[in-house]
Amino acid sequence: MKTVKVLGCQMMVEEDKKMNLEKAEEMIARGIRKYQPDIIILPEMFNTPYDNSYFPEFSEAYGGDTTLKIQKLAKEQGVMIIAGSIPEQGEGEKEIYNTTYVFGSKGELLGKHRKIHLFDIDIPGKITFKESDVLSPGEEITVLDTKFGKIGIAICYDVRFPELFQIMEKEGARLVVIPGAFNTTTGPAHWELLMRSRALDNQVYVAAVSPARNSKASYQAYGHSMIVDPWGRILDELEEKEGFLYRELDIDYLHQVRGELPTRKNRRVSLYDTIKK
Ligand SMILES: NC(=O)CC(=O)C(=O)O
Repeated sequence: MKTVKVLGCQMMVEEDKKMNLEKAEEMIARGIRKYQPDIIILPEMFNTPYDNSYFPEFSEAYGGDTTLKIQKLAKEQGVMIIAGSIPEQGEGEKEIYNTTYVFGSKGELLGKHRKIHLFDIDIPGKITFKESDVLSPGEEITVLDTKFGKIGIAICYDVRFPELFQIMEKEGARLVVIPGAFNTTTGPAHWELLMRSRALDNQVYVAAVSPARNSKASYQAYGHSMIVDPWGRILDELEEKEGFLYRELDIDYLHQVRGELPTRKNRRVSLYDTIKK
């Protein structure tokens, strides 16, 4: 596949799960009519407010309302859907993960990614959030082999860990999808910088999709969903409001960048034994 059409839905997330699923369905249908994308991406925690106090109640095991709905939509609409993330009920009684499910265009489950790095932040007077109070961390790196090529998945805070992206690139990822919900403190400071850095470091496409900012919510999402190319250039970006992010990605261009500026080949990995296990 030489090009792939990617659509992100920067949707408003409310306190009502049913409304959130209806919103996702409505934006998916509208986005398909307007753009005929190959891949649709939803935001991090798209069925629940991004707030620890909601995660247990809104959590579901695979086969719950959210995955059933998205799976059905993927099949009916014949489109691959990277379903942002939801609080997933794990195997243990109190285990909840922040999980992305990915469905192919026949509704088949292609895979899932559980957020590996939990977001614990404490900036006095600005933002305190501790995912690890409620969520459990994923233990696996996710690169899915799809008909559009290999796609890596990372969720939000995962983007701050460059080693993860190097491994995904090494495993063949050409596009990394990042459902993410930065906030109004870290977003302006780091969101663009990180998305562009991960794309440039690894010479991959990055598509990062946030919820829209909801002024009534306890957590103010930054928005600014963006697609970045392997040269580090922003191809499309939203502001904080609801909307669609769209681009057709050219895989030949990725090979061109890698040929012209062969940083991956020029690595001196024998000198980089920096991480002690
Ligand atoms: N919400 C997150 O997981 C991460 C984030 O907001 C940040 O890293 O900043």
